[in-house]
Amino acid sequence: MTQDTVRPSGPVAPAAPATDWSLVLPLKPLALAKSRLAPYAGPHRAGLALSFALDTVTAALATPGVARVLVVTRDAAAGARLAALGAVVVADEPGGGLNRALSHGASAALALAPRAPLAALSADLPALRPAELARVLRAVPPDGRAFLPDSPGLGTTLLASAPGRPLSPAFGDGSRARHAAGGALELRLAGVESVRRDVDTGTDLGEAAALGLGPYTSALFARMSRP
Ligand SMILES: Nc1nc2c(ncn2[C@@H]2O[C@H](COP(=O)(O)OP(=O)(O)OP(=O)(O)O)[C@@H](O)[C@H]2O)c(=O)[nH]1
Ligand SMILES: C=C(OP(=O)(O)O)C(=O)O
Repeated sequence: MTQDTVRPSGPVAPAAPATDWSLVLPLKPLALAKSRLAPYAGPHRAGLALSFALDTVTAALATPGVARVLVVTRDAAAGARLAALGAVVVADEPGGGLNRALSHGASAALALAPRAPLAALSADLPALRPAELARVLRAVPPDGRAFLPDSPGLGTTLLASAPGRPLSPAFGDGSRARHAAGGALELRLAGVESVRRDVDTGTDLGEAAALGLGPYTSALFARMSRP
């Protein structure tokens, strides 16, 4: 073949999956976190909130394609535990609430890696499996915004944006509808239940346990179950 030869047009190779994801996880002070778990967990409520975050961050850091995990929190003790795992801990802006915290974390992620795709991820996914999170990230279109609904189907566990696109988080009650109305693509994937199973109640925790809990939550769950 010479330089002037017209090459036959073949199938276009799919774009290589991004390998430089920044993930941003929000965590409020453990003394306030997981209030809906209180009737089930009693004195273990704060410990469970920390275990969920430790398991989520451990799995996120082990996920192919993830380059960095940032946690936005003003809880110094929790932040130190998460930093020891390898997370970048970003101090929360006081009083701003969940979405302000996520936007603040997104700015910090962009400062570290301006061209990297970005996703906000719930910090309460104690059954999270790296292979499933990798599948979700690979399904995000390379040029837009996308989200994954939580298991109950009203909320969101992951909201992703391509480089150069604002994240525009709208988490909180009913966030699935808000993220869809805001133009993000809903990811409809089977077999990614560990990324969708956030834990707010004792029933949720039982469902996460059926999927397989990460080591931190598993150990605490076992201690709680002992008579
Ligand atoms: N950094 C930060 N994280 C927050 C803030 N508010 C909520 N979060 C986190 O965002 C996630 C969802 O928050 P919520 O559903 O309000 O709280 P929760 O602790 O999960 O559960 P409940 O107390 O039962 O509502 C959790 O990981 C929280 O820790 C905030 O103001 N700052
Ligand atoms: C914040 C959310 O969920 P939860 O309150 O269940 O943590 C959400 O789904 O946007």
